[in-house]
Amino acid sequence: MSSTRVLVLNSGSSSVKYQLIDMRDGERLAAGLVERIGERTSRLRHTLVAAGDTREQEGPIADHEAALKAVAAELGRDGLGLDSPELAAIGHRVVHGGEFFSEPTLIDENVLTEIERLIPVAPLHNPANLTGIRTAQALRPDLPQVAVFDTAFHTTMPESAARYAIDPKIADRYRIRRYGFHGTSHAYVSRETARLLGRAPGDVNVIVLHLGNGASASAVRGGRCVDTSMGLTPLEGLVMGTRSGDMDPAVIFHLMRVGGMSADEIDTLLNKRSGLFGLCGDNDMREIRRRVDEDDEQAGLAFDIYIHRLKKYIGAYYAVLGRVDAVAFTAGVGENSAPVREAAVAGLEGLGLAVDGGLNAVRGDGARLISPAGARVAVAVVPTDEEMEIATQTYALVNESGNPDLT
Ligand SMILES: Nc1ncnc2c1ncn2[C@@H]1O[C@H](COP(=O)(O)OP(=O)(O)O)[C@@H](O)[C@H]1O
Ligand SMILES: CC(=O)OP(=O)(O)O
Ligand SMILES: [Mg+2]
Repeated sequence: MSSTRVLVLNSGSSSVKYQLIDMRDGERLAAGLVERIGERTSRLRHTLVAAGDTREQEGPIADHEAALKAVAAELGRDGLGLDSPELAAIGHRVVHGGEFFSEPTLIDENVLTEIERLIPVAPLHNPANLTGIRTAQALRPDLPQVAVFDTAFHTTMPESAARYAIDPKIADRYRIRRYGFHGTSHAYVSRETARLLGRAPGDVNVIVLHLGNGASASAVRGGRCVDTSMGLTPLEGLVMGTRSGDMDPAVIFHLMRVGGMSADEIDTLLNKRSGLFGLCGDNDMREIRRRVDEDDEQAGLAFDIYIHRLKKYIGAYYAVLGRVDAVAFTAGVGENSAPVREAAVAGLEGLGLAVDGGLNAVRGDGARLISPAGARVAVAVVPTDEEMEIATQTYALVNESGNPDLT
């Protein structure tokens, strides 16, 4: 039997998203999400796509290993289990690939060791990614497993954007540089934006705003990333759900010296208890907007800080690119929050940027323009699809490496 299916696992800090895709035609067979892993209220939502049949279960799922086993069991109930001979490979999102991995990579022990070594610079993500890989390997030891790295798309950044202004000897010794993340999404969305404009990716300059729980911006010139807002770790840049983004690094020394906090306490503060959540107690943009509409001052200030930072990055990347053809909004907030999109470009008419209120308010599934007809710069909503991109790269790699099963 020919093996043409790819299972994609996107293990986040407290969630696992997955999709089973048939690569002959890109058909999604199954998709799902395990949320709130490690809490008592974990939830697994599994959809058998063609039948439109969704099953949900609630109850504690202790860790990522248990989550993946629960996913495997759900797939098995639909006859799509990991034991299926039609499965060609498993593709894993791996957040930090350091400076070594600029391409999708077949996973072996050396690759696992390197991903493990990068845990200190992706403490929320790489451990979950590793558990996902090891659990999948235990379930199907014979199957190729491929790592697709968030950092890969950003390896084209020039040194002027990738380096911090510190002593290069120290930077090199500790491998301190700006790696950038969400690269699979920035790559996919910049390409889809070019397609929406009816132009070749090589001819188009795009600012991509990936606004999910984690959030990052990138400047993409002719299909290549030239700058991005996340750095050594996914903490730098935009205001996020629970992360502070940019800050004077001296805040950390101040908290140590004057606040008596340890490095670990500050790490937790800035990664898990800051951003929108730290500012107003909510990290979900829907809830924040509801509170803003009720004139809640704390939520209003959190929203304003979020938008102010976003606007600064749009301006910065406009300057980096020199000529901008499109600004693309993507991920949970970017795809769904019309108020965020409207506020982010408000007042930027001088840069040729504007949003048409009517178009912006329309809810839709596909990529769409929201700028007024004839605008100098296109503003677009472009849904990301990290899972499809990971599946495509995974399948291409296992085919290239001549897996005899794939005929
Ligand atoms: N309808 C909506 N309106 C505004 N924000 C939304 C909506 N739906 C989802 N979001 C936001 O999207 C975020 C999740 O985005 P997502 O890209 O799935 O993030 P992640 O991959 O980091 O989990 C939520 O925290 C929420 O703030
Ligand atoms: C790198 C990163 O921030 O990922 P996520 O948005 O999934 O947390
Ligand atoms: Mg995401």
